[in-house]
Amino acid sequence: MTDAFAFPDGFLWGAATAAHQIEGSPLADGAGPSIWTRFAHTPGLTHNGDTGDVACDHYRRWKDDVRLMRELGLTAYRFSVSWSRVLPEGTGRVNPAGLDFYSRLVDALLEAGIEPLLTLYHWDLPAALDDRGGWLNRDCAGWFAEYATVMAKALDGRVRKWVTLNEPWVITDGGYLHGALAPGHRNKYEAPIASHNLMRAHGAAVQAYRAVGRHEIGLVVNIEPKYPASDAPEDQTATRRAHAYMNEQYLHPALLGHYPPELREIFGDAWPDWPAEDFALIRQPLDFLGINYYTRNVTRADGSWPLKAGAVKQPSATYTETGWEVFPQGLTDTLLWVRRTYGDIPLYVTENGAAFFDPPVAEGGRVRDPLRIDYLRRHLRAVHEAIRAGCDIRGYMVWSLLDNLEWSLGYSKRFGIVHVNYATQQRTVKDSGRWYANVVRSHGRAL
Ligand SMILES: OC[C@@H]1[C@@H](O)[C@H](O)[C@@H](O)c2nc(CNc3ccccc3)cn21
Repeated sequence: MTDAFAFPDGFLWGAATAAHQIEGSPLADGAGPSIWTRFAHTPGLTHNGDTGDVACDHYRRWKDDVRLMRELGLTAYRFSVSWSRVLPEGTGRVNPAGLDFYSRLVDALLEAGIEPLLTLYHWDLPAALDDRGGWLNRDCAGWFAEYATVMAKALDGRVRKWVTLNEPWVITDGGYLHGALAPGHRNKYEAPIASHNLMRAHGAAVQAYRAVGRHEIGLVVNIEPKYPASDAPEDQTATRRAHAYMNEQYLHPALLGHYPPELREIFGDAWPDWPAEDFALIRQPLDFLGINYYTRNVTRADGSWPLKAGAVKQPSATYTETGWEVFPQGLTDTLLWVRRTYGDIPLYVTENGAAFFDPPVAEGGRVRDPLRIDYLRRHLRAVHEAIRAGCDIRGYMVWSLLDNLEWSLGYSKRFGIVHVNYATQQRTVKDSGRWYANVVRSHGRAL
């Protein structure tokens, strides 16, 4: 009998985190501030005024956390580098202590038989570069390429899977259009410029990596599939607009060399005529794509700015603490759409997970999180369905290894398969962590 859920040989079973969300010690040992150091310390911008000053104290507890990953049996770990820990001013002077932190972390991962997946940029731009215009300054492509070169020279070979950017859509939509994320701009004219420069920087970093590195590099995007609320033409076109804005805006230039036409329709006079040579820079050959999937969106036409498209709540669905519908079929649909639209590029599910209200740690050290187990089981089965349908999916990273700092939402949302007591920094593996460890051990057959 064939195994119901046999995953490909070499499929990587991992967990994901990001520097600002877990490390703490943002200014330790010569590190420079990032835009999130400043944003979180600006009154009123984060839940409860929560900051990343301590977070999960991973900067000091990283050895214990790698031990935890090994105990869970993970075969991969996706993490990000704090750019300003390595280059305190963003360019020029390298901080040896910052580089050394990541070098020791990578060595410990390899020693534990865990494949590192390194994300160069997970939202924490050096504040010194923001002072120079940040992603609004076309020089950012050179800054990011310089940073990629420093990291590749230091770690390539031990790190064999590199990611340039995590979710350019969130960086732009959150940081430059709606202002909910650092650097907190709300400007329809800045957002396309930041977005385009992020993709130029992605291309420049891929070129810089290939001049030094000998392994794999890719891009991570968040994809939220859009389903029309009705057959009405206005809902159909609104769904098309939302899909182009969130799901095609970055993969099209990176893989096809052009933007979807809807973006000029959405942004109007705020959408520049980009220099043709930019697309040759942006469209660099990639070794893989990382897909972050959490939920879907049932879309209808509405008066909202700037998309004129909004979400329709699904009355019979389960929703997470972040208000996201649990819809595993959307992950299968997403993976098949990527393959259909961009070809058979190798894929990793680089983030998938959910925040539910977890009970406190019970006597004997248990955290019962059945809703998270159900979410993960159903989404892993959705991954397997896409594999059976022909997608070349190389791995899955659960978001997240640890409960951590959920950006502007502070510590109010818990995504971890491991509970963190922020007062004591005590880690407690949740039921979902034990369940995931068993899935990993069985290479998926326990699903
Ligand atoms: O919100 C959970 C995680 C977050 O902690 C990660 O740092 C980030 O990579 C991440 N991306 C998404 C999906 N995209 C998204 C959509 C709207 C707002 C915020 C994130 C979820 N998450």
